[in-house]
Amino acid sequence: MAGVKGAAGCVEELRRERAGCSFNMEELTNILDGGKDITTRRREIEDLMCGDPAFKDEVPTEYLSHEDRYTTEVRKVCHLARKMAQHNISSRELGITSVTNLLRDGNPLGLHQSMFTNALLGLASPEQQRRWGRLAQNNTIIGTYAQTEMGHGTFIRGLETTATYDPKTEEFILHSPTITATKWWPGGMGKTCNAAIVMAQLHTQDECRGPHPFFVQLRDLDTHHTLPGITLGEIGPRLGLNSQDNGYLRFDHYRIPRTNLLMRHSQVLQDGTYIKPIHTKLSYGTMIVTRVGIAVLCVKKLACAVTIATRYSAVRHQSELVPGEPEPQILEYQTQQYKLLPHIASVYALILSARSVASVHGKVTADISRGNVDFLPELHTLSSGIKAVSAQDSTQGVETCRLACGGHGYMASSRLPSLYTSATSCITLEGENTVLLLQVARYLIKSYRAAVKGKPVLPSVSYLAASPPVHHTPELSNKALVEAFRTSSASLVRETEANLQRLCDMGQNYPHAWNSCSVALVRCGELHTRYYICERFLSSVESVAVSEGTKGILVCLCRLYLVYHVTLNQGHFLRSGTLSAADLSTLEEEMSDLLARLRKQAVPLVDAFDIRDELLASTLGAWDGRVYERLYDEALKSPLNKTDVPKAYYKYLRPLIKASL
Ligand SMILES: CCC/C=C/C(=O)SCCNC(=O)CCNC(=O)[C@H](O)C(C)(C)COP(=O)([O-])OP(=O)([O-])OC[C@H]1O[C@@H](n2cnc3c(N)ncnc32)[C@H](O)[C@@H]1OP(=O)([O-])[O-]
Ligand SMILES: Cc1cc2nc3c(=O)[nH]c(=O)nc-3n(C[C@H](O)[C@H](O)[C@H](O)COP(=O)(O)OP(=O)(O)OC[C@H]3O[C@@H](n4cnc5c(N)ncnc54)[C@H](O)[C@@H]3O)c2cc1C
Repeated sequence: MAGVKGAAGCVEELRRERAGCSFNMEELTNILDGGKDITTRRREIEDLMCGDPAFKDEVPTEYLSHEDRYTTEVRKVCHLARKMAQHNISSRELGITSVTNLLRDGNPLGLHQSMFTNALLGLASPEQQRRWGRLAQNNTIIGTYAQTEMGHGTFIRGLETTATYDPKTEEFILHSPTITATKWWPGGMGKTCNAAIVMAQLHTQDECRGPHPFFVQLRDLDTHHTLPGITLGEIGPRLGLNSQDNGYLRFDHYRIPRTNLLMRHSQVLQDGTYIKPIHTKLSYGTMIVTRVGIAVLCVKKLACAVTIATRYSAVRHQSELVPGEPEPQILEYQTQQYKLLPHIASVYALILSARSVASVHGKVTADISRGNVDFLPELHTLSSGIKAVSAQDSTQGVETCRLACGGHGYMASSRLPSLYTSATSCITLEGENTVLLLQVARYLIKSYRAAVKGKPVLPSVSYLAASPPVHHTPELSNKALVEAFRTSSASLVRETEANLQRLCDMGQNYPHAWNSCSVALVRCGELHTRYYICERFLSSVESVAVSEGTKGILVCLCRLYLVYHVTLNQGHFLRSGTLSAADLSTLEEEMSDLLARLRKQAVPLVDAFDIRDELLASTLGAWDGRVYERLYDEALKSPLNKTDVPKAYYKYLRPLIKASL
């Protein structure tokens, strides 16, 4: 039954839910994928991979040792890489699918296929791309992105690894001067990779020029032994992603050719002369593109979680809604609907917004190649904001879905625990969320100050200086709610900037005043990003060309998203005077109606995410709803169930029991 959709074999509850679908499911799937052609290609690739028995796990990964888990996932991902080459599937195409869900707890080649490849594309010169691009593509070189050190992840300027240019030999000498300079965390670096893009402080002509990216071979391409001058290993068990062999790396005066500095944006000439980039942060470009990718990655985890929890909620019966009547599906409880439906809406809101940021990324990259960096700060702000909010909302959403499944949600076989551990990693990696929201705030404050002085600011923040409405809007249309977000965001920025200025006027220096206001500044970053997401969601829904039923459900989801976030953040709206207490009561009443309306479409809505059973890999969320049989079958796989009496009985329990006789 796995992966094959149809009514046959489905439990009655799910059959009934699906029969009531009010929209064209395929249209919704196409919107989420980004177009009909993409859906077709995604399905082709997923069919090809999911049908392959080599991806099946003989034993659930939870029962394997640390090393066996890693070995199993390496086997699967190497098979995947070979199949991709055979069938001409690019890493970009793999990204439109959820095929990496076949890897249950981290992808040892994940960094190779994402950041390493992106760093070569974005930071290497055309000549360097010719040198390494093909080798990376055919997996002769397997790389990672080694930036974070034991001592510094956030503060990149504080990195301690040095790359000192020696003009006599035309080489850089890489060195890790302290224990805290040890590179720590890069995915795949422990045992899988033979190369890395290493971020190190570039020293030339007796001056430090800041962190720069270098291509560094770490292991012999033939024997896979670590090269002399390098110390490498795996950092040990993590909360999740334990098959990703996150690694450590140290250099002892390790020499690499001058031409291994990635030279697209800055160069060091033979004599050691340093040529500056047109913008000092261009070497951070790989992080920008990866942040947009991470935003999408998290939402895909949320889509899996909410599919599992919604189908389960349609199958599960518990308690009495009306005393004496049969136990209802738990989806009938309004509290359950409130746990699930806003997260279904979130999937659409976040996917569509991340796609908007990706298109800004495309434009800004083209600008940069023409020497124009004017829009880089805006891109940095948007990508930081969308990554942070997406990681936070997805993690909270996954956890809510887990709780919505009661005890069974705590089972590893539900897949919800591993969805949580992978989603929550996204809050930290690729720029810790608080830090990224503070970057958004930095841009907001700077833009606000420029705008009030009448200086030009970029389009996404021009609203900050517009005069606030003196009274709240009586209307509560979608457009009015988006405007309420915008006004509240402007108001919060204005208020926070005034506090910042007041502290400075009282004699605090700017960095301390900034720190004193940073809780409010994080809120500014979040509210601005939420406004962006609401605006993007609404404008995408308004402009999409689909059938009436599909439009209707999208409008309803968008409305739920707006109402949910307005009521959740009501303090901002009341404080800024954009909405009144009466408006909020009206919206809360409307929320009840929306939940009741959308409840009827909940199962078809998650079906439209089109996640195959093999990729969902959940006892609770499979298409056919046969939850209890699956739970039971999975329990039988426990190694403890191989014998009736465990070894531990003879070794420990029996002596204890007998001693007390
Ligand atoms: C699959 C994934 C697996 C995981 C992989 C990883 O985790 S890999 C590891 C991932 N690791 C991380 O993600 C580490 C997270 N840390 C960072 O990204 C940065 O170090 C920082 C942004 C926190 C601060 O940086 P800083 O102290 O150097 O900067 P500052 O605060 O002093 O601001 C100076 C100016 O620079 C601007 N600006 C900053 N960044 C960018 C940018 N990318 N572009 C453009 N501009 C940027 C900023 O707006 C400000 O402009 P202003 O106002 O002066 O006009
Ligand atoms: C699963 C996983 C995979 C990873 N993969 C890679 C990889 O492939 N390559 C790589 O290079 N790195 C990788 N990393 C490292 C990751 O990028 C860093 O952990 C991340 O950037 C956070 O840095 P940190 O660990 O130094 O946290 P810290 O910066 O020490 O954060 C600790 C706390 O300090 C706060 N804080 C720090 N600075 C500020 C500030 N300026 N203002 C306010 N609060 C602040 C943070 O908000 C946080 O609460 C990975 C990490 C994880 C968890």
